[in-house]
Amino acid sequence: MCANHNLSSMKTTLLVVGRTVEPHFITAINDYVQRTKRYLTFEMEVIPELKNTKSFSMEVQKEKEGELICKAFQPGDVIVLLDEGGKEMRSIEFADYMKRKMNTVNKRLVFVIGGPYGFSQKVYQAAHEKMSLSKMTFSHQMVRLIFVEQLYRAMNILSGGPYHHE
Ligand SMILES: C[S@@+](CC[C@H](N)C(=O)[O-])C[C@H]1O[C@@H](n2cnc3c(N)ncnc32)[C@H](O)[C@@H]1O
Repeated sequence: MCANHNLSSMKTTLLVVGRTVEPHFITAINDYVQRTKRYLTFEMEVIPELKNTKSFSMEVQKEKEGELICKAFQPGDVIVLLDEGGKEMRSIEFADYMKRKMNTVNKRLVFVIGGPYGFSQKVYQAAHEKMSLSKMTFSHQMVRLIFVEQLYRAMNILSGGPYHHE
């Protein structure tokens, strides 16, 4: 059990656009979400996907998704965009980052994954931080699994568990 868990009032949310559609991703994501909940108050919040997107340009879709993303934010949220252009961290550094956040964030720490075309300017303006998982681009569906695995890894590192090997 993570030593900080019971002392922190922080809630961690992963905000995503659209349901996860691939059954093999759903199973793996749910597994890591459940494992992470042993250490952290954590939930995945899904913004329903837009309908009839075929009639939208890429920019219009990004804008519309951006409106919905911003609507999901609450006062006091610390907003971290998952973005290729963000700060890269090693897993051990991400564990340390989560420890600092648990000690300083009273409300929600919200990680956000963009839709298929990324974030609108409005979302970038609302964000406090940007974090990259790699310089490579992942699909908006796959990046969910990569993030929840890294979050579980970070929490396991903090708890002194055996999951991570340097
Ligand atoms: C297919 S990508 C969008 C790519 C888009 N060209 C852009 O500039 O953001 C969909 C979403 O997945 C997430 N994502 C993809 N690759 C990522 C990476 N290497 N690090 C962090 N997040 C990533 C981001 O949230 C992004 O908005």
